[in-house]
Amino acid sequence: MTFKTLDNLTDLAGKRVLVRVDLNVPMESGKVTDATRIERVLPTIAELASRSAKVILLAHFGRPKGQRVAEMSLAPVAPAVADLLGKPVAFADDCIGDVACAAIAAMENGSVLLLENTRFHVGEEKNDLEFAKALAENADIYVNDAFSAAHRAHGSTEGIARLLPAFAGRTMQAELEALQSALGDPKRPVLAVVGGAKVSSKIDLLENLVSKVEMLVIGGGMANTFLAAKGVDVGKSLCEHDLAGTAKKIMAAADKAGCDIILPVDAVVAREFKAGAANETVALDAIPADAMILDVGAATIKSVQGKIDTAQTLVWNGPLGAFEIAPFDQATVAAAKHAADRTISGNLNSVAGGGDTVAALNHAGAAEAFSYVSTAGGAFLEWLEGKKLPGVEALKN
Ligand SMILES: Nc1ncnc2c1ncn2[C@@H]1O[C@H](COP(=O)(O)OP(=O)(O)O)[C@@H](O)[C@H]1O
Ligand SMILES: O=C(OP(=O)(O)O)[C@H](O)COP(=O)(O)O
Repeated sequence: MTFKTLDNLTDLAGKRVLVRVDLNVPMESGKVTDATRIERVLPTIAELASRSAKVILLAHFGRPKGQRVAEMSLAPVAPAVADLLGKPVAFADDCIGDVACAAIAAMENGSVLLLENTRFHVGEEKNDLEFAKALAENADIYVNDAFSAAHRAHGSTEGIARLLPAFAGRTMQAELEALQSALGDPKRPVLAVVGGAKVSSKIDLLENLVSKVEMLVIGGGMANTFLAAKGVDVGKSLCEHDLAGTAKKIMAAADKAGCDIILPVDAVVAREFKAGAANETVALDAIPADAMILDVGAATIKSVQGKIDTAQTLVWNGPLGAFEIAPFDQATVAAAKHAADRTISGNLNSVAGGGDTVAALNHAGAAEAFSYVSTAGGAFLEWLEGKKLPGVEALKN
C-alpha cells in the first residue's frame, strides 16, 4: 500500500482527528436496521480514542443535494454508534462553521463527536475548495475510513485530503487488502449480479464490467431499465427510460466481449410498495399498466441459481427485488442462500458489497457464509473495473 495508515501516526494526545466514515446505513422509522457499516468503522474510532485523540466523525447520509433535509439528518445515527462503541458520541448540528467549531472546542481528549450530514452543503458534492477548507480548519489530521464512498470526489473524501496530513483508517486498509486477495486474480468464470435502485449512478459501470466478467445477471430496479430498452412495457416500475440508449450500448458491448447478460424472464408485480401488498407473478408481456415490478419471478430465480452453479467467482451488488418488504425479498433470499451453500461446499468464491446488499444478505442469513462482504457497492464495482478511486488516490503520498 502506498498510503500512510494509523501506524504512521505518533503522539495523538489532544489532536483533532477528522475521520471520514460511511454512515449511509439502512434506516426505518429513525432506527438503524443494519449496523454493518457502523461495526466496520469501530476499530478506527476506538483506536484513535484510546490514543487520546479527539475523534470527529464526518459522514454523508442519502442524497439531499445541498439542502437540509430533516429525514437525512445523521442525528439518529449518533446513538447507534455510541451503543456499539460503548461510549458516548456527541452530535453537532452542522459539519462546518460556528456550530462545528464550538462542538469541537468542547471536546475532551479521547471523546467522540459526530458532525451533521456533509451533503447538506452544496460544496461537498462539488468538491469545492472553500468547503474543504471549512472542514479542515477544525482539525489537525484527516483519516479516511470510508472505502464505500471513495469513488466520490467530494469535499470530505478528496478535497480535504489535500489540505491536512491524510491517513487511511483500518477499514479502508482492510477493504483494499481483502478485495485484492479475493478478486485480484479471480477464478473463472466470474458471475456479476447487479441489482438495486441506484440505476443512473451504476449503469455506466456495467459497460466496462462486461469485459471483466463472463456472466452478468441484472435484477432489481436496474433490470427494468434494460427490459424497457428491449421494448417491454414495465408499467409503473422504477425505471429510467432516458437511459435506454445506455442500456442498449451495454448489451452491445456484452455481445462483443462474449459476456452473457441474464435479464429477468418473469416478474412479481404489485400495485403498492408495501409489505404484504397483493401480488402476482407474470410473464414480461403481461405486466399490468398500473402495477410495478418489485421482485423477479420463480423462473428467473431458477435461471440465476443455474448461473451461480456454473460460476467459480461471484461478485454481487444490489438486491434482486425490494427485499425490505416481504414477500418481495424472495428472489434475493433464494439467490443469496444458493450462493452461500455453494461457498460453504467450497465451489464458489463469493464477494458481495453495498449497504443494502449487506443488509439483504444478513436478512437472508447468508452473509456469514460469503467469502467476503464489503461495505462498498459502487466503489467496489469501480475498483473491480480497475478505475482509480479519488478518495484512495488522494491518500497516496
Ligand atoms: N424492482 C425494484 N423496485 C424498486 N426498488 C427496488 C427494486 N429492486 C430493488 N430495489 C431497491 O434497491 C435498494 C437497494 O439498492 P442499492 O442502493 O443500489 O444497493 P446497495 O446499497 O447495496 O448498493 C433497496 O432499497 C431495494 O428495495
Ligand atoms: O451507500 C453507498 O454506496 P452503495 O449504494 O454503492 O453501497 C455510499 O454511501 C455512497 O453513497 P452514494 O452512492 O449516494 O454516493
